[in-house]
Amino acid sequence: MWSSTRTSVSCFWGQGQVRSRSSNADFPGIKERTLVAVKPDGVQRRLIGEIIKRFEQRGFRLVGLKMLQAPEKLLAQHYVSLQKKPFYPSLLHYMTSGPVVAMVWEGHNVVRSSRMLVGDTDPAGAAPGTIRGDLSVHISRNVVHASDSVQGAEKEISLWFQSAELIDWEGCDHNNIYHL
Ligand SMILES: Nc1nc2c(ncn2[C@@H]2O[C@H](COP(=O)(O)OP(=O)(O)OP(=O)(O)O)[C@@H](O)[C@H]2O)c(=O)[nH]1
Ligand SMILES: Nc1ncnc2c1ncn2[C@@H]1O[C@H](COP(=O)(O)OP(=O)(O)O)[C@@H](O)[C@H]1O
Ligand SMILES: [Mg+2]
Repeated sequence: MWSSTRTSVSCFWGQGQVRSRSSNADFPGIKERTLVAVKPDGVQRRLIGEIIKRFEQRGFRLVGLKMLQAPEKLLAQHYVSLQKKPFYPSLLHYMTSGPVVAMVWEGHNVVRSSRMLVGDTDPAGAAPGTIRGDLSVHISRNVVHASDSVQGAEKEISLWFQSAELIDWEGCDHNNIYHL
């Protein structure tokens, strides 16, 4: 029951049906999107479901998902701001050590909220209750990535996903009570 458009995949079975009482004008950030990736250590430790669960439970919508062995060229663009860091070679080695699960999540203030869900870059400083604070111990194996700004998220999403790979949930809002 999916229809493809030129720029995205859209769900049509909700169109014309009852819409949630809030419009996008009420919640300007409702369509904000962010890139989250389960890193190779997270995949190997069977944490994909746990990480997805936390974003789902918070009330964000999944608009894109894929598992891939990330090409070094993609990672070089993704981590361009870290190229001069001493740990950069080991970061690329880590990120290419196995498959990653890349996701795009959507919702109100999703970029900021995701960073809160994920926790501090260094798991030693990540609060209990956060993904890194609960599931990791070392900065070089911190299980998950989340974009750190709206602008950065837009750039990262376009690096990792074609627009046709992303779902347009417009018209399906009746399906969920959380999506503010
Ligand atoms: N080994 C090592 N890895 C680091 C260090 N600093 C950062 N990293 C790794 O590089 C990643 C990217 O660093 P940042 O972008 O500054 O951290 P982040 O934004 O919390 O992490 P991402 O969500 O992966 O971008 C981190 O998540 C770590 O995996 C470091 O000092 N040593
Ligand atoms: N000092 C460090 N030592 C090892 N790895 C690091 C270090 N700083 C960052 N990294 C790695 O680089 C990734 C990206 O860094 P950054 O974007 O600064 O943090 P975050 O992942 O929290 O957004 C981190 O998640 C981590 O995997
Ligand atoms: Mg980062």
